[in-house]
Amino acid sequence: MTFLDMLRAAEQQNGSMLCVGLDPEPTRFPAHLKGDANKIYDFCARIVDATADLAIAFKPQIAYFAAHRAEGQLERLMEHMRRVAPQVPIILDAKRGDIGSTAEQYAKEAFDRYGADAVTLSPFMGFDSVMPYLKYEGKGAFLLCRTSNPGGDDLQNQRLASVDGQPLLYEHVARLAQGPWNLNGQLGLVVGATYPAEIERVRALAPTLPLLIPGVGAQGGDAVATVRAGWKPGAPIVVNSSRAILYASSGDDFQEAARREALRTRDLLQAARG
Ligand SMILES: O=C(O)c1cc(=O)[nH]c(=O)n1[C@@H]1O[C@H](COP(=O)(O)O)[C@@H](O)[C@H]1O
Repeated sequence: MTFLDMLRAAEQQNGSMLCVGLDPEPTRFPAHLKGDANKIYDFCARIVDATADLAIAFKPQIAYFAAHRAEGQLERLMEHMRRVAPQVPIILDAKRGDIGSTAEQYAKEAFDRYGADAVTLSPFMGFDSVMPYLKYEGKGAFLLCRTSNPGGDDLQNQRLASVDGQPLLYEHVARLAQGPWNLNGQLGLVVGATYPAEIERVRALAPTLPLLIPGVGAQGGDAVATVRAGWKPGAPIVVNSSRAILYASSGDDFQEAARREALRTRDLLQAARG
């Protein structure tokens, strides 16, 4: 089964375009876990249990684990997600990008060590930095294209005078990912929910690629505008929310509150399909 097939199946089964982001920050945990980096697994596993039937994907952000020397807890969490939600693909958010020989190690880490179904990558170093990930049959790779942060403008909105039609850099990335770089149909693109007009532009340039769209919830992106701009039958959108779900309550009811917020966001996204 390809990564795209997995996404389509999870979208159907859970009736969802919502990706639950796993960005565990111990200082924001509920009182009985608060400040304890040894409880990262416990916290995340409870969030997974509460949202397993509501998500098109889970997206653990590797820095939140590595910063606390909690890679072992991430490995356990990957196994837990496989066990309780085998239908939900896992995107390891690592935003890697390096020369080919080093990229081979990063790919091994994402797909062999952690067993992720897809990974996020920076395309800045070019195609040879992306290629090692494409050797893993059935796995996916999302290239940063038009990111959700204001500083995304600094490079992504620069015009490329040397390329036909003088596109903006992010438009060029979208064209490459839809076309010559997408050797086996494994690529997708990351576009911020904070920029719906750019989502629409990326969708026009990359009509068949899955789009990972972070920025609803804590970053204030417009969920309805996101769906209207990016959703097309057959080309999934994976709309990520992390903090708004994880920290919906700081009390002992954090699991129920996370579920309520995930359900609310899932339903809002589904309704916007019209
Ligand atoms: O690749 C990403 O996931 C990503 C790309 C982007 O443009 N913006 C962005 O916020 N992200 C990630 O998406 C998550 C957003 O988290 P919340 O703002 O808490 O929903 C974080 O893990 C970010 O690292």
